[in-house]
Amino acid sequence: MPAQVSYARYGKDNVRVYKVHRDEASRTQTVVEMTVRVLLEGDIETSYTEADNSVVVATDSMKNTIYILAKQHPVTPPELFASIISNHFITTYKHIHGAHVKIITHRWTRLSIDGKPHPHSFLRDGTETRNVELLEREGQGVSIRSGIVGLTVLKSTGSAFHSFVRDEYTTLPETYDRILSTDVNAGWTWKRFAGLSEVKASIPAFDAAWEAARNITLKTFAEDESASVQNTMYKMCEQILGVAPLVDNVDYSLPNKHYFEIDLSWHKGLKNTGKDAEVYAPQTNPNGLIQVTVSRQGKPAKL
Ligand SMILES: O=c1[nH]c(=O)c2[nH]c(=O)[nH]c2[nH]1
Repeated sequence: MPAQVSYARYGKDNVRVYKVHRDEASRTQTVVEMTVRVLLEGDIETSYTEADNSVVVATDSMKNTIYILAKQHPVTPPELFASIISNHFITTYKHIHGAHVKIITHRWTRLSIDGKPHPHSFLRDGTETRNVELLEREGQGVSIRSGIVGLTVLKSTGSAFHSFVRDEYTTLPETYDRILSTDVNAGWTWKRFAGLSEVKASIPAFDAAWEAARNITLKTFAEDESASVQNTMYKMCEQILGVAPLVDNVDYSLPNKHYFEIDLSWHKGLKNTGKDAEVYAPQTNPNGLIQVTVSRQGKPAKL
């Protein structure tokens, strides 16, 4: 069979890394825990087609490299550390021309004890992570998408859904007051950086954008009189674009985690629907899934 490699990349996934910073002056420690993925591209076809391992940087060596770079460099903001990793592989191996780096940062929020921040104890306050996906290709710069994954929220009122297409397939009633719940998966894609030094020049922007995106997401979710998931998520995107000038586009992928009313009238006429609804049945599936990418006018996002 005539065949050729059309695209290849390989690397190490799920490299778990923990780093502590000990501030001797304040006797305060700060910790970071991450899960890292590195996939390399380049002149590596012969490893697939001819069993030529001379072009293979072992994935075990990639794991070691991540530990060593974490020791030698700052690991925050994660956009910077991802760029340090990709730059290392591209500049160290002349046959490696591209690197994909994904960093998932897990929450270790400082504990508050008797109202005071504790110097060395932390809390995993939820499954939310701060994620970075970076792609650097030689001569093409660095593209970075930063994001928030797994931030689970619910509002018990302040959400409606009505006036949608109603035809012979429709059973859903018009709703003027419903429960809205989702697991936020939000991302913001930065304008392309020329290389590591341009990423370094933007260091303060990364934490600022993450903080702004998180605050805007939570505030808009809470305060918007939601007409639909679609409209509420668009309002979030617009505001993030407004405060983060280095961001080209913002995307959200939001499951609509339904909570169904339960008709209990069959039991002694119990009233539990409409304005009397108090007990609901949370659903696991199916769920709605609403996605959008919003870019600055004149800058359509690439699909
Ligand atoms: O906010 C919503 N958007 C939809 O597209 C949709 N579809 C649906 O059944 N419920 C909802 N809710």
